[in-house]
Amino acid sequence: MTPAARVQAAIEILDQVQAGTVAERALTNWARKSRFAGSKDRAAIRDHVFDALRQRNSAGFLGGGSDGRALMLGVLRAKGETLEEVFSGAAYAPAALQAGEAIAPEGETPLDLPDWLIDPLQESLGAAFERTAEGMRHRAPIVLRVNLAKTSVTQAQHALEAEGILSAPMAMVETALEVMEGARRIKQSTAFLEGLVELQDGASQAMVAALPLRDGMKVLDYCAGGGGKSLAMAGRVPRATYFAHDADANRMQDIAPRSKRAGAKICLLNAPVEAAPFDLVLCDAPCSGSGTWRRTPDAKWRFTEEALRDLVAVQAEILDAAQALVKKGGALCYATCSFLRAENTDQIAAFMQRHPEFTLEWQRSYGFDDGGDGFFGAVLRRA
Ligand SMILES: C[S@@+](CC[C@H](N)C(=O)[O-])C[C@H]1O[C@@H](n2cnc3c(N)ncnc32)[C@H](O)[C@@H]1O
Repeated sequence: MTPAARVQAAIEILDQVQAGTVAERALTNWARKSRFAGSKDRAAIRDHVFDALRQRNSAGFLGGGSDGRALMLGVLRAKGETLEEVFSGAAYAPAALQAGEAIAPEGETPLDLPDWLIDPLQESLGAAFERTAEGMRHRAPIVLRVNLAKTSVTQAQHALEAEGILSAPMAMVETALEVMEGARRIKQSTAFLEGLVELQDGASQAMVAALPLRDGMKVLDYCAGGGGKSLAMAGRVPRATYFAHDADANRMQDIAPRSKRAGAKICLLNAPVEAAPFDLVLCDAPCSGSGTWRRTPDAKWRFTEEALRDLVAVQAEILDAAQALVKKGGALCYATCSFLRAENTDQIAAFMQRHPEFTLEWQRSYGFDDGGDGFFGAVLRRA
């Protein structure tokens, strides 16, 4: 496909997203009916679509509208591209530029955030608000976690390099490698298939590295999902016993194949109370995901105040249920991939009011300045 044809494909996909289709689904639908497109075309189209969604407000402003065409015009205008070359009207290219489209609009470019979220994010992020809002407009790094239970960071880097995947250690945590080249080969690589590395953002890894984990502990991952945190814990401290639970057991389907690759043992539990008490219970709670909106930018625009209120209530319920599983002297850990105070420090403060038998050991927010996604972690100790 020509560069202009890729832009035209992105325009069509963005029209679907603007009509309410989730971005991943719209991309899959397009790929199914466009067998002529190769993997490089699909990757380039995906990048266009995600760039436009990350920058939906500013791109719409710069492109003079809110449909796919206006968004792509705005994205390319912001990049300083020669619009006439793309919007040429040639075969498979977008229709030729109209007179009104050729002139850049004047005025202040809006922030790429839903209006209602600006105040809560400003209050939550303080001085880091502007940098974070800007960061959300750009792609996130692709990060691997080295499984120290199987290999060293240097060996993992060599194994990846032998398969054309170049990486660099990240300062935020010793296990994190940022992928600089060859990201599309990761899932087929021997290093990945043999469990030397997993895909996981650096902030999640840093939070796990700070948990009070020790050999011999009995550990419960209470909101385990696909097991990312259980696997990270087992990679760090293999000689503990790991249990995983999720309200939706289907979400734990990947844990068996992933733990097999990693050489970890994780026991799935439907009713964690039957194996309680635990030395450490981690609640990696369902959240807004605002710290990861660089990766799922359409979620940023779908998120509502009502959804935030509902999530905060669910998180409190999860903490209340999980605390009962922590043994005397044990640790309750809480994490979100959110920047929002309501889901993080406010949630912990409210929990401590309800449960004075817990003391706060630490709580910490991770931001883009640290090198990874937005994330929050807290550790509370039962008296
Ligand atoms: C942020 S995700 C977990 C991601 C996972 N820890 C990982 O690292 O891959 C939150 C998970 O909490 C689960 N969940 C939601 N409500 C829950 C509840 N009341 N009890 C336990 N798990 C719950 C969801 O099904 C979802 O899988």
